[in-house]
Amino acid sequence: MRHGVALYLEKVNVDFDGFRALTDLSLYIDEGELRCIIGPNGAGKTTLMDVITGKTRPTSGTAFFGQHHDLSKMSTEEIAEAGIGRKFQKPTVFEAFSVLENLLLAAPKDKTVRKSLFGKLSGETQANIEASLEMTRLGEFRNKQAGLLSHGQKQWLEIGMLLMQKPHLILLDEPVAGMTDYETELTAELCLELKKNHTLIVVEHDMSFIDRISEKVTVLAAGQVLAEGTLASVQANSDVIEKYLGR
Ligand SMILES: Nc1ncnc2c1ncn2[C@@H]1O[C@H](COP(=O)(O)OP(=O)(O)OP(=O)(O)O)[C@@H](O)[C@H]1O
Repeated sequence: MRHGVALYLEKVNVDFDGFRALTDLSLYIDEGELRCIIGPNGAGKTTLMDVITGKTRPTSGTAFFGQHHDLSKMSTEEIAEAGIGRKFQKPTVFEAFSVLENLLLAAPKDKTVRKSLFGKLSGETQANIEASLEMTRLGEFRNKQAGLLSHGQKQWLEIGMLLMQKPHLILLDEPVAGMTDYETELTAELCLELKKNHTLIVVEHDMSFIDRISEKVTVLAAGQVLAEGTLASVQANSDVIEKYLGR
């Protein structure tokens, strides 16, 4: 398999009215990587995700998705269409609709799908729905109202909804917050499964979860990369201990 760079951020700065949330931040994510981002509150993790998804524009610096997509010049919609999908911390599933309907509502909005809401699904959409259900282990709950799912299942449904867009790069913001240990373990398995066909960036505070899924970890603090490497190596880094773990 050929490895290229999926995401290339170089010397990105973000200023909010004089407050610098990201400072000369460089981050390179390879195709097929599962990168974990950790760091104290206010480190800039959300701002980084916002830059990648176009919600926040870098004040300066370079941000590329693959070789050709200059994220600093694209709208949030264009970035999503180019293949970056983001799951926010709080699930935003449509509670009154079934699991199946939620997946259908998340499908790319072409004429076929709109028509299919009232008629027969295209073979591709159907296959996509089945793949999402299998990946998120929600197959047996397909007709259940989303509002009645457990917290963990809602999070997985939202990941399933993301998958309907067939994203290349998936950003997960604190995917196991509020989950039971069992749900956390299933989410770890889901992430490792997703990694087979996607590039992933996971922001999390739960170290045992990170330990379960991570290869390379990036530690942010005060808007800068403090350390990068295996979880064991960053945990042993004196800067990381002082500015994050030792707090
Ligand atoms: N729109 C904004 N205007 C001004 N300051 C902001 C804005 N958004 C974020 N900040 C500041 O930028 C810094 C980085 O915030 P950010 O939310 O990216 O951190 P974080 O690492 O995601 O924190 P947490 O773990 O608490 O979610 C914080 O000091 C925050 O107060």
